[in-house]
Amino acid sequence: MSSSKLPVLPLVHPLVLLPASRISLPVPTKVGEALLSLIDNSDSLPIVAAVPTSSTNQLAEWATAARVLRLVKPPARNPRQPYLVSLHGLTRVQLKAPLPILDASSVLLAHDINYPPTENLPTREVVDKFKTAALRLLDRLARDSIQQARKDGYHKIAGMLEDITDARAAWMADVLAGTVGGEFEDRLAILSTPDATDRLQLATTIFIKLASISEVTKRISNAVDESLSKQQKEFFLRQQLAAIQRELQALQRSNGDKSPTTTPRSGASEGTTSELDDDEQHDADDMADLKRKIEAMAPGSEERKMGVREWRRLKRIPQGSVENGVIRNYLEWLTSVPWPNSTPSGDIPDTPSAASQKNFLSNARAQLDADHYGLEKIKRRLIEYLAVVRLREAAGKREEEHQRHEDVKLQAEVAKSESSSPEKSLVKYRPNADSVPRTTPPNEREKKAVRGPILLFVGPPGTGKTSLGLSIARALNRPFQRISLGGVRDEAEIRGHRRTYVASGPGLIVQALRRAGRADGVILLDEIDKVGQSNFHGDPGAALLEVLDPEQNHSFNDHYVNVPIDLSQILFICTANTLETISAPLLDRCEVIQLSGYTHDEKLHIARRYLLPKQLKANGLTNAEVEITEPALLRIATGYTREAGVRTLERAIGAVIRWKAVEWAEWAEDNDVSNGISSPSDTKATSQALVKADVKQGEYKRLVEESELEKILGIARWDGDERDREERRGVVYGLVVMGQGEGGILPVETIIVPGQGGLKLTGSLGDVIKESGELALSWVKKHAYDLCITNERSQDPLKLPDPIDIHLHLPAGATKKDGPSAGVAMTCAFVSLLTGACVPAHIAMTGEITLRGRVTPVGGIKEKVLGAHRAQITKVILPYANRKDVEHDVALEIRNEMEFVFVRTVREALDAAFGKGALPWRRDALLLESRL
Ligand SMILES: Nc1ncnc2c1ncn2[C@@H]1O[C@H](COP(=O)(O)OP(=O)(O)OP(=O)(O)O)[C@@H](O)[C@H]1O
Repeated sequence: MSSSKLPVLPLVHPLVLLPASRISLPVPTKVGEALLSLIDNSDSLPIVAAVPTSSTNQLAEWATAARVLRLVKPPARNPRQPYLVSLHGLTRVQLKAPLPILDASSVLLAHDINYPPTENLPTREVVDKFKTAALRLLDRLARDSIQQARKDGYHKIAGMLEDITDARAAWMADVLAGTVGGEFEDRLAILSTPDATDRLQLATTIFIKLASISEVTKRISNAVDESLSKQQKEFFLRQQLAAIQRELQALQRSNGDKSPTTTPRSGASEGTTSELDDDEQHDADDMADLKRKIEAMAPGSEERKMGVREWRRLKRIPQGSVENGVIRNYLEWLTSVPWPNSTPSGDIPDTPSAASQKNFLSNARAQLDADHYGLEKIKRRLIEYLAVVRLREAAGKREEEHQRHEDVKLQAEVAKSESSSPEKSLVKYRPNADSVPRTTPPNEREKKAVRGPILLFVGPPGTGKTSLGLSIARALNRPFQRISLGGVRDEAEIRGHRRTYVASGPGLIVQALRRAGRADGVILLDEIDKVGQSNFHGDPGAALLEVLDPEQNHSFNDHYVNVPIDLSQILFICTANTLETISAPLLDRCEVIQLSGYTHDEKLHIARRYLLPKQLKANGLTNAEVEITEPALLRIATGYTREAGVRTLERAIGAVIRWKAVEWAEWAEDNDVSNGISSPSDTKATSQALVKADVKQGEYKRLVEESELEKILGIARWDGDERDREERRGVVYGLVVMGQGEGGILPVETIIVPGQGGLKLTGSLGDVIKESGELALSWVKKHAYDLCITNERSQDPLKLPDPIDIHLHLPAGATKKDGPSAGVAMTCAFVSLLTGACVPAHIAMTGEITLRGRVTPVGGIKEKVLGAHRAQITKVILPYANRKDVEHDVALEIRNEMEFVFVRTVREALDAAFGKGALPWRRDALLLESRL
């Protein structure tokens, strides 16, 4: 082995220069200058030992003696490495002594090196193996290359390889190892192997490895390419982006930790991560949550089977695809339904049933009283209802207890007989295998019995139907949900859309269930009378029927969820303004509770005790700052509202409070009282200030008086309405119940027009009310002689002395009117028209008549009487048979304020309306009647 000295040039990791290869590399100024002086001092091109360095800056033992072909200093180079040197590897050399880590000063110092001995000739077998491996690798690389020049290069080397002699094979191994790349360790190993045979064997192994890696990589990339759709690629890129962002954030955070002077990030995210930041983590959490919820479903149940099936599908479908989103959305809905037998998730506390607690009924009563004034009968009915719920729950528990006892007994018997004679017991118990206790979860049996009747509150708007529902839920300590059915025309709104539908989702019932979070909540179906009729979108009423029918609703089918849902433990409460538009089958399933409206007195109480405190609170004031006097409240109730309920009253009170709130705030600002904001602590000081203020003129006044209302609320809408009512020939006031369930009065107007003895009826009248008109006229014609309208019994009052027509009109012509109860009023109107006698304007009447002159009972008495009272009618004529309705339903104060006349016949009605003796009855008619 010969030796000499060569200047050592360390190569930057991971460069390795192999014999017969060339490289160009940038070098720092010091190295460049050293190389320059080397070139200057030598006659030919200088030779250096190019030594590879490890990642830890250790110099390798083996190096390549390389000729410095070129040294340039290009103008636009990095100032730290301004020189570019080109080297040509000649042969491998070995450093005599291992060199330490080189510093800048030791650059290009000459070191002792050894040249390895001449190589042996490798065997044919080794060469062949090498050639095969190298050819396979070159072929692979040529195929994978995109650039044609590279492909050609690989093909050229392959051609050379085939023609090469055995003696040059080891040299070829160096050439190839320098060309095909590969890892640093592999190239270093080739460099460190001076023996030809060993080097060829090593190269063979490395080339086989490289070819395999290339093949596998290609295969994977092909497979990925094929399977990746555009969206998947997008998702893939997004994931990468998210990862990069995470890294950047971590970097920023660590920078932020180090330098407290870094610019603070805006908003709440400073120093902490926002919930919007880590999408990937939240996504994983959501999936884990979903899985947990599916696992919590009752084993073997339909919902669990569906959940598991969809979960498996979800796992197969790549994330980010549309289908993935659809399935996930479905699973989120499926798992959010409170399935009766699922293990409680812990998100929503499974509060114990209030119905089983002590003093339940008295607490419920207190709750109803606290929320509502009056409504005594309704409250009593609700207490009955709650008592039933409680008893059923108790009965359910007893049954469950009994069942459990039976189960234990049966199991004990089985165990006993098995131990005495196993074969016999088998024979004995096998036929009865079905009777062995089912593994029904205990809560299933318990909850099954909690169902109660379905309540339907019917009444005018603002009478407290919705808030009663809320009170029931509070009394039972169950979650309350309201579903507004007004304007629901499509069955799918109740049942949901099938999943095949684009943007499909569950219906209102499932949505309410999800919000309630419990399978035994209270659901209020509001405005059930406003549900659309059957149409081409299906029949929403039929879907409701399924929801409410106790026979069917244990397996309600929502089209989206597509798993039967048990609604039997839910307490359904419905509200409606009228019963007329509710379909008979639906009505049949409900227990109707009528709310008719409030008297002025009740309204005053409600206003003072409930509405005023509510509005004060809503506007940030207290009683110390605003007070409405009793006359002012009454004026609001009578002059600014005319409704059965209290909603407009509440709005009007709200308007007054808001007005005062502005005044108060301005005054408080000027006088620097608590900056215009009241708080419990300053109430005393404020009150004192207010007392003083009340005294001073032009200051803030906390009392709202009747005289101020016009300034605040404008001109009273119902002012002097009663003065518009006039006592006039042919005009009589009837009592009606309008579409919203609200009672009121309606004038029946009649006039005589020239004609042929006919009757003209206008005012959007239905068939029944038209018939009432004809009936009334026939009765009057029949008794025209008795009433001294005609002089002979055979005369038609509409033909003689002149032929006339009668036109009857009911105002508010755009509103449809129907029903039989206007008979009495119409008769009185005709009699007034034909006799000239007038009915006083403070009288109103209702009642159906027959041809024989009987007055028969009608409905809606309470609403009608309350309406009449609101309209300041003081005398009401009603059918005799409705006497009981007045006694039962009408408040005592109203009964005391009004006169009620109950009539059996039309004759009695006429006497009550016109006054006894006011009509010119013929004497014989009176005698005839008394004989009858
Ligand atoms: N008896 C009452 N005592 C106290 N507040 C009442 C009473 N009746 C009604 N209210 C109040 O009147 C307001 C309107 O009541 P609610 O919304 O229950 O009316 P509703 O009958 O459901 O009307 P709609 O038919 O328009 O839905 C609520 O603020 C309610 O608290």
